Amino acid sequence: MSELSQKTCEACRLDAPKATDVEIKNFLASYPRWTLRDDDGTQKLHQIYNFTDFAAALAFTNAVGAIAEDEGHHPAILTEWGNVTITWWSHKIMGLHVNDFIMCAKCDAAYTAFRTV
Ligand SMILES: C[C@H](O)[C@H](O)[C@H]1CNC2=NC(N)=NC(=O)C2=N1
Repeated sequence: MSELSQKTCEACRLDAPKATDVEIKNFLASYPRWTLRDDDGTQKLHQIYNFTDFAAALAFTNAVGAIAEDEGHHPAILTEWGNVTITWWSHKIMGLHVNDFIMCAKCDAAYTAFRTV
């Protein structure tokens, strides 16, 4: 799972294989700040990032948005004063794909630029 943040997403296809339970387990072991959620049968990856204020949360939101646009793979984002909640899943396959692992890793990499402590 090393260098995930350096990888590029593949085009989302309807027949793309979902991530296996072993792949998900291995990802979570390497990226423990992410949690696995089951949303009405759709597996999703979820993390809350903390910030000093709303302006920093918004800047991180925009950074993630730019990465998502670059990669053509997009999260659900909740931006609040001091927090950004990001949820990843692949809409087309209603589940998790390696693209989602890559994007989680890219979010963690982007966050290091904002970490204040
Ligand atoms: C046409 C467009 O590229 C596709 O709809 C992309 C857009 N971003 C996406 N983002 C996510 N998370 N899942 C998708 O299936 C997806 N599909």
